[in-house]
Amino acid sequence: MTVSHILGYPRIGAQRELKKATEAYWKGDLDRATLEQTAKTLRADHWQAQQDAGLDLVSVGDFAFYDQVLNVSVLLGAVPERFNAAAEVDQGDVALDTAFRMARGRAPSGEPAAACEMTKYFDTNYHYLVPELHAEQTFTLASTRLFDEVAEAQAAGFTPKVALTGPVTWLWLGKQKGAAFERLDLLDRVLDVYADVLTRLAEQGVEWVQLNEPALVQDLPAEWQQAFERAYNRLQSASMKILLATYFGGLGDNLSVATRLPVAGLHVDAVRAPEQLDSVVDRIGPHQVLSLGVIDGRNIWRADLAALRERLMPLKVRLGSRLWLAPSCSLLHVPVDVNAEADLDAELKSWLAFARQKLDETVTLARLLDQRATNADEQRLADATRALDGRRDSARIHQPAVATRLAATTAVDSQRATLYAKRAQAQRQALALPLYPTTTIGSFPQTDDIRVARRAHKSGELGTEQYEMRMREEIAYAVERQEALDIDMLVHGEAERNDMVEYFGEQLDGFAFTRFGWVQSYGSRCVKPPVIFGDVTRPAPMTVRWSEYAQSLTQKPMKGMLTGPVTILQWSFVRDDQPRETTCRQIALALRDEVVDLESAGINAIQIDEPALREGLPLRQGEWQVYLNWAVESFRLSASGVTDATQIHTHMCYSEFNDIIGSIAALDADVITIETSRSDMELLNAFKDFDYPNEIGPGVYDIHTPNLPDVDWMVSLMEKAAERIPAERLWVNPDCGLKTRRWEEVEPALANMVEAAKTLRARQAASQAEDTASV
Ligand SMILES: CN1c2c(nc(N)[nH]c2=O)NC[C@@H]1CNc1ccc(C(=O)N[C@@H](CCC(=O)N[C@@H](CCC(=O)N[C@@H](CCC(=O)O)C(=O)O)C(=O)O)C(=O)O)cc1
Ligand SMILES: N[C@@H](CCS)C(=O)O
Ligand SMILES: [Zn+2]
Repeated sequence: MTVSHILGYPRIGAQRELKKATEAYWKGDLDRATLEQTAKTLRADHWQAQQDAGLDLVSVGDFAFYDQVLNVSVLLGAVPERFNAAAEVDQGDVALDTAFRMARGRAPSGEPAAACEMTKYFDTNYHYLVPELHAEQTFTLASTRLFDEVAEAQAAGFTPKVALTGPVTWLWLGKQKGAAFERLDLLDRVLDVYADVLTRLAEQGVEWVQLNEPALVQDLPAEWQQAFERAYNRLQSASMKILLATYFGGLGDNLSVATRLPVAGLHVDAVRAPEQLDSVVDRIGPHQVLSLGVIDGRNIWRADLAALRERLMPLKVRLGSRLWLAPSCSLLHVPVDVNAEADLDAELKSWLAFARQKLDETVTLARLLDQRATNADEQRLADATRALDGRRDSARIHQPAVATRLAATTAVDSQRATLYAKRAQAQRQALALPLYPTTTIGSFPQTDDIRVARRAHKSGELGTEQYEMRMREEIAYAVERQEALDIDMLVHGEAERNDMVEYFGEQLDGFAFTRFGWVQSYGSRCVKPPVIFGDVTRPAPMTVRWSEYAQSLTQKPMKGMLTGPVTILQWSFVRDDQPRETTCRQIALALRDEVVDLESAGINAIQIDEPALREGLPLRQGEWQVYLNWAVESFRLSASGVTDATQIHTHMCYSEFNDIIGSIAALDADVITIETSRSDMELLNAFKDFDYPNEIGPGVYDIHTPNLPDVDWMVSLMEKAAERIPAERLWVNPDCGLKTRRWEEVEPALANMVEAAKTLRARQAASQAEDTASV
């Protein structure tokens, strides 16, 4: 029999129950027992859904109040000292509030402390909390939560397979702190605790533990490859079967490492890397299970069950009951249930499968391979084939004019008419900005009031005209505040946007959007990625009326605000019937029209955000350049339709930029605002070494903390920046948008920022006066 299972299920809840309960708990509106009860109910519902669908095992250990990597840090007792939790660690019972303080710096109980760093999980839009590692670190089994959840599942009659980030990937994702050392030196200490965990799970009667090791799909130094052997030799035991799970790509040069490990089973991604199947099957040990990730865990398209059955049948014949089937990765990265989408048109809906539907697809496929398909399975197979045929032939997907326009674009279209140095002169004249001009990244606080108005508008309670008036009031308020703060280049504040990608998705043809298609982005925060199903066009201007109105309220330059083509692509569910680069260029052309319209409406500076440019990089370095070429070209295509005097800005944040600095320069944006404050301007070394030619606004304060940034500190940061980049090419701005902050925090922070810029100007004027006097 073919075992069917999943690597993990979305934990946030079909109605975002976990988000709502957790946020209420943080606010003090819900007690801990009720929060725990909500979580317990969700876990039970999710296990029930897996069992009802017919899966052979249910996934335990995929639940987290905040993040699954943080869960392992807590399990291992890797709680940084500043959280004052040594006693909790020693007692083997780290409190939930301690984990929340690690994640967010504060919790209903305990002293606030600087939160742990958060960063993107591989190439996803999910963020994990970075384990902090230091040379003297010790580890101990410091939480019983995992074991409690196993007991909970067993008591409810489920057969659990436990899922956990594996030891090598946990270290791989960690960051060394303090004195220099190699984090791999900690491996043996980490393994001692993993061994205890496995022993304890075996005592509970757990048969299978899935250790997630996606690090194996990346380029690994030799010592990290060897670490896998060391780790899994140490962890092998007679009483516990380990399923080593790899996903998000192929094993590539780690193939022999992975297939030599003494584990009972291996899971590989057959969606991202179908080409690896035959070589994996050839190398897998004669008694090992091979779990094939055949249902796409990263996208929402319905699976082609007939084609999969045909492809998998020979493997079934070879592997027999050693073949397992699963989605490619955890279903954390897709929304919960397409059936909740009552407003989505029936044809489009029939093309989609969310987490709930992917359970059914996995089970049906397993039963088809076993020749034990039920009538319902046969029906599902027929429905899938019909839907896919319909999708392939659908007139709504292809718009010939889009292909024609794309084919007619040439290299000239992705180039500004003149070089930066010449454009800069025209822009200086048009914009008349002071030295060290101040600006912000785009969004101002998304207050409850704004969201309530939007909700009322969506439900029909508030008419479009009234809603637009409300948004205009917000824009006017943001402009007035910025004027009072004496900021030099203003923004309209993005009040009208639910999200920087969803907002554009709602207005572009070729995109569909959902009502409940939430996916966890970090902690309790979710995003609702639009679905790109067809050729992309812009039926009407999307932002022009807001920017035009905002500009009418001030003499200062108003910056237009768009999300760039790569970020829209990266944060959407993208059609799988044409190359991603083609879809990206289509989006770029739609945005190009918007950029040109903004210019015609009198907007002299336009920011095209690309925070996801780095995240889109393939996980293997060998594939980077091809991606960067089309990503950069798409950005330039969107930006290059304007005259010299129009200043193009871009913005990037919370990514590792050093290794793509050449591509950032190739964007040829006149100004880039970039997150740097947490790295103490070190990032600018890369810009200096590269001789970055255009203007830069290195973020001078971290918008994720409510703490007030100090004027002197910002001045000193900018002085460090000026050692690397000439002052006349520097801007002063925060790290990122201010939508998650409150006005009470934003105003004093920006007042200090403006004061810092004025101090810098005064110092520059004084030093110039001194130079003149000494000549
Ligand atoms: C910059 N970031 C972004 C990423 N990805 C994106 N797609 N967008 C981003 O901005 N990736 C990297 C980072 C991640 N950062 C964040 C930061 C903040 C959030 C966030 O606050 N998410 C909100 C949801 C935002 C939103 O869409 N709000 C809606 C209201 C939604 C709502 O609650 N609706 C009602 C129902 C309405 C109805 O249809 O009837 C409800 O459910 O009750 C809005 O403003 O209109 C969050 O709350 O999680 C995300 C990522
Ligand atoms: N313009 C956006 C960029 C976020 S990365 C904002 O300010 O929120
Ligand atoms: Zn940002």
